[in-house]
Amino acid sequence: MASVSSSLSLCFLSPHAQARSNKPPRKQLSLKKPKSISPSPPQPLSFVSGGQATTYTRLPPRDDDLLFLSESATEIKLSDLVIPTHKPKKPTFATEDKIEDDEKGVPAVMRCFDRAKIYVRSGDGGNGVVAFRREKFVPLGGPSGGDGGRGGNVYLEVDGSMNSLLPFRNSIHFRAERGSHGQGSKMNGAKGEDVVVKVPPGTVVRAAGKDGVPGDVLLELLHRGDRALLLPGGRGGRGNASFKSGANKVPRIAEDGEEGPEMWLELELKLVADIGIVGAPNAGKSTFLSVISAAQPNIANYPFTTLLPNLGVVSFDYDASIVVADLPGLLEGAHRGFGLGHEFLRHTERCSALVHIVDGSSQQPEYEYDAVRLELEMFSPEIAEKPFIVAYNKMDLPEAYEKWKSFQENLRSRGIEPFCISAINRDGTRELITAAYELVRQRIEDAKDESWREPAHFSHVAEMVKKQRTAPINDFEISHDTTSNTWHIEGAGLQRFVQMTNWKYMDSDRRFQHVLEACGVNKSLIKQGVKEGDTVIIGEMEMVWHDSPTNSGPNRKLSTGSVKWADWK
Ligand SMILES: Nc1nc2c(ncn2[C@@H]2O[C@H](COP(=O)(O)OP(=O)(O)OP(=O)(O)O)[C@@H](O)[C@H]2O)c(=O)[nH]1
Ligand SMILES: [Mg+2]
Repeated sequence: MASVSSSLSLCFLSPHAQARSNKPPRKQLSLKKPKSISPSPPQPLSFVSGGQATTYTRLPPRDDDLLFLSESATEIKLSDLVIPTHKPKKPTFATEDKIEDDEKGVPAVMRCFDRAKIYVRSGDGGNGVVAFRREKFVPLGGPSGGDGGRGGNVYLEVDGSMNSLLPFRNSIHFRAERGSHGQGSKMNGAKGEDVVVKVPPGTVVRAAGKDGVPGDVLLELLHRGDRALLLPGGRGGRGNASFKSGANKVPRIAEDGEEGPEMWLELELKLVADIGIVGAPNAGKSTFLSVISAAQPNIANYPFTTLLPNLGVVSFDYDASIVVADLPGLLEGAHRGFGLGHEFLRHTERCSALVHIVDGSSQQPEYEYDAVRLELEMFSPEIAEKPFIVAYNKMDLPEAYEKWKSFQENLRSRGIEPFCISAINRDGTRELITAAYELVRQRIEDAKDESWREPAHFSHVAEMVKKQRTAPINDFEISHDTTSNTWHIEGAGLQRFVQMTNWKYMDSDRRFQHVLEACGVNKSLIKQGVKEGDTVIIGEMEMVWHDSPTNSGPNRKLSTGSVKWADWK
């Protein structure tokens, strides 16, 4: 028997490790800034070091993070790193009952940081009631049963104070309240309370996927204040006062409230940053962020100090400010799941420009540069095509200083003009961030010239639900299972009608038969050869077809005298 589903449940088809004590040498070399490498700073810009900052909730470095570091080694070499392998990732969700094997080693806080799976359900409508006016001196008071209240809606709203999806670790079910039932004296039920699910800016909302295939993107909530009506609550059932007509002045019928739709959603956070800082582990990315903004990321002399992205706001004068994201370090083979940085690269998808920090003290800075570029390209050609600036860091260290010239020449031969900085001494950092800001500004100006884009349309999911609800009752399909002599009638309008029918009232059965007759179900069944005793299933209802020998032809009808609920498959 084919499975029978509720008419209103939504289905969208559709280390090289330097010892910690190995501090940078005291001997400080003055940083030479060749004219050619300092970009000519854009005219009126002045950089105000340390703007406001938002720093992500993040894990402190743990000793386990160092387990894979070779203690005897003194230099980071990308290829030498022994990093726990994460198999090519499938989008997995911490809220899933079963956590994938390859995710087991990843602390929960990281699994939940930028992905979550939640369940939302709007409120059912309240039931209508059958009641009659009983008053002294009013002998025939008439029907007075009120309608049920509408169920609460589900909204998604951007909360600017949130910066991760971590709150969804604890609560994943969001149900709006059901509408109150109607009462006598024509009192309608109250509307159910709405539920507002708060998400951080930059959240992409998808319908939950199946078998590892991500679902359709429903919404992109990018900015503070963005609010979307996702699931409208169910309609309240009508009370008998609403059924009064000239033909039936004493209706003994009321409807049940309409069920609120439900669905599982997958949330994905993509940081809304203007600039992304990328580079190999330990290159000095977090140090750079800490000197250009007020962000206070953890900085330490071992790879993968940064486990989750950090955000900093860099302020320039005349009200200009940009958001800079410091990402976990990238390793050679990251696209195959080595290290952590790859997990977070998608956060650069929305950046206007990248700052690529190269550790000048590494054995082969050019090789490190190439390896990280390659990883970016492997991850996404779109990200690799973003404008970027290369910054050669740790110029205060003699070994970095020595290799600078050859690095500069190597990159120049490819048409790239690298910067040299000492993040720790704040040398060259101002020029670097100013140049990065110029790239962002340029990008914004280019975007202005691009054709106008339609503003985000936030109510299309709710409209889809409404459309499904208003499906005409005579739009149905009949299928026949010959082995069990069962007829399945599928049609959103008809199924909704069945769901809202309250069988305990006397007139419900009559109205039901009348509707089946009027919308052509009986006629179509007879045409297709329905026989005495056959089972007919509409929505959750299972009925038996009776041919009355005395009433042949169109008078033959479905018996609801033996109503029983269909089994859920
Ligand atoms: N001598 C010197 N050391 C630096 C400089 N910048 C960063 N460091 C040091 O390099 C080490 C790594 O710095 P981080 O800023 O944590 O590097 P990161 O790129 O964020 O590292 P991960 O987050 O692990 O990928 C720290 O010990 C810093 O003090 C610099 O300009 N000169
Ligand atoms: Mg870091």
